[in-house]
Amino acid sequence: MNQPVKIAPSLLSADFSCLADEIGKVEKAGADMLHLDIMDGHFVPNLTFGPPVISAIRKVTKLPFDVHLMITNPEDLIDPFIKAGADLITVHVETAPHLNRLVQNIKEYGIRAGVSLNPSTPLVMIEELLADVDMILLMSVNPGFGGQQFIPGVIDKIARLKKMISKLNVDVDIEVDGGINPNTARQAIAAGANILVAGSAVYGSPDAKEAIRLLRGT
Ligand SMILES: O=C(CO)[C@H](O)[C@H](O)COP(=O)(O)O
Ligand SMILES: [Fe+2]
Repeated sequence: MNQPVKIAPSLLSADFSCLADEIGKVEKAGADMLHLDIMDGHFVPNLTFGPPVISAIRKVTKLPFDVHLMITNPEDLIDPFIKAGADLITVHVETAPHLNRLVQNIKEYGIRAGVSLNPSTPLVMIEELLADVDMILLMSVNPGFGGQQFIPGVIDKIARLKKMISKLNVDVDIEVDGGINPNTARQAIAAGANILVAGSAVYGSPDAKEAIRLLRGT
């Protein structure tokens, strides 16, 4: 049987002047986790926030924190992000030459570890890691900004990743991030994704609960 689809609203599209309210809104609306986009102005051409903000919002919600690190040298900052309250940390394959060590290091803290691929990065880059990671995050936009258009070729990439995971018979989540709306969500789920990140589709809607329901396709 297929696993239920989880929805992870991205705080990137929230109103930063009232984060506690914005988080409460999606928690009440049935979000499964909160996606936190960490950008450093080097790996991606944008800057967001870091561990102090995560520590502060950790106090206002019980939602698991899904931390998406879009930063160079992620190995230098694992410890502060975990101390701030991350429940899952995802690093980009493009930023980490010693990915196996980094994934082990994250898991030694007792939290889950994910690895992300940019749209143009081939799946072969994570083939040797599938038995060791908890989640693969496929970017369906070029990372750096919310509100971009879903790249259609990623649907086939999701299906190919799903096949690789089934063949190995391992328990690995497939998260898709970028340009998710009810239409792209339906295609991503059909291809094998089980976690969907949605920034604009949830925070841009006047009814977060209805937006999440539409993304789940229920
Ligand atoms: O990682 C990201 C961008 O790099 C964001 O999570 C993503 O873009 C979500 O925003 P939207 O749903 O509006 O596309
Ligand atoms: Fe993200």
